[in-house]
Amino acid sequence: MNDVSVRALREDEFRAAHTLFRAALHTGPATDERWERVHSVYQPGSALGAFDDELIGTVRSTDAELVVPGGARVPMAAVTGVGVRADRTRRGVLTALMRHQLTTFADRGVVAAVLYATEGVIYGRYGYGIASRYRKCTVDTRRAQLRLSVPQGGRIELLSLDEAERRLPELYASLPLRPGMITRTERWWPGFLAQVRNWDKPAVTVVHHGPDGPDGFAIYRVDRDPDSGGTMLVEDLHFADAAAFAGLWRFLLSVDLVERITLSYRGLEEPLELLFTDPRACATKEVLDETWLRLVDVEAALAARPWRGEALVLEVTDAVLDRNTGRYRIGSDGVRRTEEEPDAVLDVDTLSMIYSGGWRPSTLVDAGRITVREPGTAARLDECARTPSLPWCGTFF
Ligand SMILES: CC(=O)SCCNC(=O)CCNC(=O)[C@H](O)C(C)(C)COP(=O)(O)OP(=O)(O)OC[C@H]1O[C@@H](n2cnc3c(N)ncnc32)[C@H](O)[C@@H]1OP(=O)(O)O
Repeated sequence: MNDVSVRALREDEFRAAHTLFRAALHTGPATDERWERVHSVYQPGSALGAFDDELIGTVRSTDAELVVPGGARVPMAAVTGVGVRADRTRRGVLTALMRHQLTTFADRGVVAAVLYATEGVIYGRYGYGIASRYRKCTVDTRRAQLRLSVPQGGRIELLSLDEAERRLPELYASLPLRPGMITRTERWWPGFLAQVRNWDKPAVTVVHHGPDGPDGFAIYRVDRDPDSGGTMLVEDLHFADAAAFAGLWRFLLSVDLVERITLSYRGLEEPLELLFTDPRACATKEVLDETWLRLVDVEAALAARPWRGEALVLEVTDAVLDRNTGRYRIGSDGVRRTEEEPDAVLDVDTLSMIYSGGWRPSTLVDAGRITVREPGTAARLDECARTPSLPWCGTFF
C-alpha cells in the first residue's frame, strides 16, 4: 500500500466520506433526499479523510459541550462517522486518523472527546475509556401499575414531526443537563431526525407540560405484530424533573394496543421500575458501554470538576498526546501539575473512566489498571473522585 496521508476534507468531499462510512457499516449510500437532510451534520474543517491514491478512511466530529461532575460544561468534540474501506483495514489507517484528529483537538482547545463505539476493542488504544453505561429494558404494560405515590404529571401534547423539528431543540436546551450529558447542537438534530423520518412506522412525539410550560418529551413508534401484539419502541425521552418523568410514563402506559415498551440507552439510575407496584414489570435486558471519553487536555479537564478531601498525586501516561503525560495533584484545594512522587499511576484511558464517576478507582485498581503506592490509596482515591450520581449521556451520535 502507498503511504497514507490525512487531511481535512473539502465540503465537496463530504458525501464521498459519508458513503464510505455507511459502506463500512454495511449500509448503502444516502439517497439525494436523505443527503439533503443530513449534510449539515458535517462541520467544515472537522471531517477528516485518509488517502493513499484515493479516499480510504474517514472520521468526523462536531463541537458541543459536555457536562462534567459538579455541573461545569467543557468544550468537547463528538466523534463519529469512523470508517475504513474494507480492503484497507488493519494497516494503520484509523490510527493515522485518530492521531491527526486528537492533535487537532488539542491545538484548538477541545478539553474532551466523546464517542459511541461499534466495538469495545477499537478505541482504548487512543486514550478513550468507558465513561458511562446504559441499559436496555422492557416494560410489560399489563403488569406496570403505577404506585399511588407517583406524581400525576401534567398535560401531554402530540406533535407532528415537522413541529417536533421546530420545537424539540429549544425544549431539550431548556432542560437541566446532568453530568455525562451533552448539548445537542444544530448539527446533531438533522442526523437524528433523518433517522426518525426513515422509520418504517410513524414516529410519535409527545411533549409534557408542567406548571411552567414544556418540561419533557418522548419520541416513539409502535410495531404491531399479529402474533406477539404491539411493541412501543421509545427512542428518546428526556425530562426536567420527577413530575415530568411520571407524567410521560403515565401517558406512554395509556397508549392503546401496546403490550410492551422497549427502551435503549437509558441511564442506570433512572428509577423506572420504582414507579410500579410490581418492580418486575420493568426487566433490564442488557447493560452496555454508552459513551467513551477521551481527556484531550488533562489539566483543564481535571480542573473543571471538583475533587474531594485530601490531595493525591496521579501520574498519567498518554501515548498519543504526550503533552498530557505528567503528574497532577488533585484534591479539594484544586488541581495543579507537580513533580511530587505519585500515589497512583495510570494511563489516560483509565483516567477517562474515573473522571465522570462511572467507575470507582478501586475497581480499576482491582483490574490492574491503576497502580497504587500503598494499600490504603485505593480507598482515598475513591473518596477523592466520588460523585453524587452515575454519568449518563442519552444522546446517541
Ligand atoms: C465512533 C464511531 O464512528 S464507531 C464506528 C466504527 N466503525 C466501524 O465499526 C466500521 C467498520 N470498521 C472499520 O471501518 C475499521 O475496521 C475500523 C475503523 C474499526 C478500524 O480501522 P483500521 O484502519 O483497520 O484500524 P487500524 O489498522 O489503525 O487498527 C489499529 C489497531 O486496532 C486494531 N483494531 C482496529 N479495529 C479493530 C477491530 N474492529 N477488531 C479488532 N481489532 C481492531 C488493529 O488490529 C490494530 O491493532 P495493532 O496496532 O495491535 O496491530
